[in-house]
Amino acid sequence: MTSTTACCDFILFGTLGDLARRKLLPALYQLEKAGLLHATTRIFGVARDEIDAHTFKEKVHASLIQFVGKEKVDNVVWERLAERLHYCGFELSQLSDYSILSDALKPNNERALVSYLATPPQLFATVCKGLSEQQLISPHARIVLEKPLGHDLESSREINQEVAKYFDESQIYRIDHYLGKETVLNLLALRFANPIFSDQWSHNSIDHIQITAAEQVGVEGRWSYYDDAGQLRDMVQNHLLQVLALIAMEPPTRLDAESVRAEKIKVLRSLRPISHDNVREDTVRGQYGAGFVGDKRVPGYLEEEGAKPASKTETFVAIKAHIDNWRWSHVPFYLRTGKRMAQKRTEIVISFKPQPHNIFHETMNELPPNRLIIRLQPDEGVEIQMMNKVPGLGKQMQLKPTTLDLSFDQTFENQRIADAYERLLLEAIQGNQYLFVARDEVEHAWHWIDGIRNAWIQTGEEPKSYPSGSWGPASSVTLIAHDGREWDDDF
Ligand SMILES: NC(=O)C1=CN([C@@H]2O[C@H](COP(=O)(O)OP(=O)(O)OC[C@H]3O[C@@H](n4cnc5c(N)ncnc54)[C@H](OP(=O)(O)O)[C@@H]3O)[C@@H](O)[C@H]2O)C=CC1
Ligand SMILES: O=C1O[C@H](COP(=O)(O)O)[C@@H](O)[C@H](O)[C@H]1O
Repeated sequence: MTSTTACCDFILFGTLGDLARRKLLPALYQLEKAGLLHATTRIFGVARDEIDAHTFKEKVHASLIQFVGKEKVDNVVWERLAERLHYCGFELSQLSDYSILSDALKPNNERALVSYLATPPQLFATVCKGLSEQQLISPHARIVLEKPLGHDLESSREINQEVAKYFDESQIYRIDHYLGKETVLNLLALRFANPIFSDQWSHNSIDHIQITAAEQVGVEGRWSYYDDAGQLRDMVQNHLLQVLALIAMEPPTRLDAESVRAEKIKVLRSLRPISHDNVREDTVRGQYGAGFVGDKRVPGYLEEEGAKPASKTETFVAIKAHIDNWRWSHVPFYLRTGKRMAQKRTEIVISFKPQPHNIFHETMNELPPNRLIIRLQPDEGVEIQMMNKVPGLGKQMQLKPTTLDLSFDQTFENQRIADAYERLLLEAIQGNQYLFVARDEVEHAWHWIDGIRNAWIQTGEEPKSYPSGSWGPASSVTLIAHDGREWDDDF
């Protein structure tokens, strides 16, 4: 077995919570399995329960069985991982209790310390202070922050300012799990390793771009968090804007944090503001009602467990966005995301401009445009829709739209697609920041999102109901149809 990462002590704050159990502990297991944890790396779980190390290990094992799969948890790998596990139970808001952690870490507190905060963000400042008072923040310490990083620009600034009192920006790793998805990373490969695309990637050749993140799930017992957030803050502010930034950015000089982030920030700064003047034409808010997802009957948002009867929170958003720069002049980006939609599907559709002149008009009035479809999930892959001649000896050329389909499953047979959190944990442990979000990115994104929210408030724009299992409110179809285009729902 080779250990390819630097040795560190990894502290998982909130180690018994939902995120840790479902995603982070399974990710650590997969890194162990792949031999990617340094032989001497230790993992410290922190939560409130006063349990001993043995009980903690039993709980971690139970989570792996539940979320990795019983038959997939290899005992040898588990034994190796269990050797690394330690537990510290204390109340995170009690600064004096951080000595428990410091005592447990000694005498190895000279090593890089990676602290992952899978806790409510209200605790971020206290955890930083607790670490600082115990002198656990050396220049090579890192801190990984989970979302949500605020609910608007002001609250996000407060969190960032608090954390910045203790950690330099180069030590702060803000998670957006979309940046860890293989297919999102493949966007970089597709754009910057293929001249066939890089040369066409602008208003000269592209007519418009669609980004869809459709989910079948509802709020899944997260009402109290979700009702304060809504789909605009929960999905657009972070994931959709990060994807948009990667699609739209100029080629970075290098594949490092400084270069990639600098280009993404330019895109986020160039987003045309949406205000009360254009919010009605350029956005749609929706809220799911009861309906069927597949053949399962599901309740409406207002009938979910814990729901407040008159909530006006949106569970669906469609936006027509513009990037006011040279490359993307007059190229609309249509964004759409919602819960309880017809399918789970995240994809990007790049629609190219039509040919300037149709020499096949005798057999085909209009040539459909080429489209590049990047399927982020499920069924990850890349598709190119293009015209071909139908084989045959007929007098006239018969053309047919055909698809060149590069499904990852088939192209990279037997290659396991790693979960986003595996990639992100690995990069944080290795000290690579390029897949994490810089403070300026978060703040520019919030600035744009706050503009939309304020415009909704000023115009009294309320969410329109849509049945669960559909593609959102009818007005989202109108939003794009108004420009003579349609959503790519042709799955
Ligand atoms: N769940 C998810 O899928 C996602 C969650 N997030 C974010 O990650 C964070 C954690 O979420 P989630 O795991 O769902 O939350 P949970 O409530 O399930 O877990 C929170 C964890 O933090 C610990 N904790 C909370 N308060 C204290 C405290 N005062 N002292 C010590 N430990 C404390 C809890 O310890 P104990 O068990 O002892 O109470 C628990 O281990 C949240 O900010 C959430 O928004 C982000 C993306 C997805
Ligand atoms: O961050 C979040 O993302 C999920 C969707 O993630 P995906 O990887 O399944 O596309 C979303 O359901 C959740 O509400 C949001 O907080």
